[in-house]
Amino acid sequence: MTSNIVIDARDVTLRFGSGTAAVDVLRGVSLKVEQDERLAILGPSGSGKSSLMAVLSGLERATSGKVLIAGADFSALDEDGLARARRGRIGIVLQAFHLIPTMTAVENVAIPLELAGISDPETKARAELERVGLGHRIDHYPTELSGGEQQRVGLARAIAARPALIFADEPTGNLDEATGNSVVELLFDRLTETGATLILITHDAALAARCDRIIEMKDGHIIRDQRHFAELAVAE
Ligand SMILES: Nc1ncnc2c1ncn2[C@@H]1O[C@H](COP(=O)(O)OP(=O)(O)OP(=O)(O)O)[C@@H](O)[C@H]1O
Repeated sequence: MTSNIVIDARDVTLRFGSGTAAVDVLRGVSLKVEQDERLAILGPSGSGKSSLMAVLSGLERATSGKVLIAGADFSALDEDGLARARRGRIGIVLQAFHLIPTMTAVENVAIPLELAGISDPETKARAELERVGLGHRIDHYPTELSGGEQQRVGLARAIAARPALIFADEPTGNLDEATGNSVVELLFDRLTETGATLILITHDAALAARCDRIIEMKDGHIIRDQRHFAELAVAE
């Protein structure tokens, strides 16, 4: 019954600094997400969206609370343990792409495969780049690619190791509308094919509306949790 829950966060807090300089960024967040779900996180700037993503993706350790991610207890791991637990479980797509500039597209995509100990990383990276329509740009460096192409590499890199979870923080924020839409189409296609769960941070309500579920954050809390299917069921 609980096996299809890929995120189970219970009463999570995140505090930066201490004493009078302490900032409480997450103030008791609980969230369950099922495999295959596409969840959008909305909320004003500074409400804690990126911080929640950082805790759920193992980039930050929660100050308190429980964080169970795809079968691993992230709240019980130290930094090295978190780094290991992320590999192969979690893919991350960021607004500013964050490709390694001295590596070609295929090398950028192969890195997480190598780190996850997956065999034949370069062949798999090439295949992944072909799936995102970049078969002809495999040996190009990031500076030789357009923003949309760089984000496709970012997407290929995030999904190549077949992680259970993809986190995307404003993945279209640096792209024009048409390019952003094509990247989103690709992202959703790849999710459908691989069965990965999506956690998407966005300010774009239209993009959020394409997800199954939208949570809204304010001041370090989840203040709304809406499922589209539940609404549709009521309408029927
Ligand atoms: N390392 C840090 N030290 C202290 N405060 C931090 C740190 N990182 C984030 N914060 C604070 O935590 C709060 C939440 O930040 P967070 O980036 O999670 O918000 P956000 O909702 O993602 O905002 P945005 O939409 O602007 O990206 C902000 O007030 C921010 O200043």
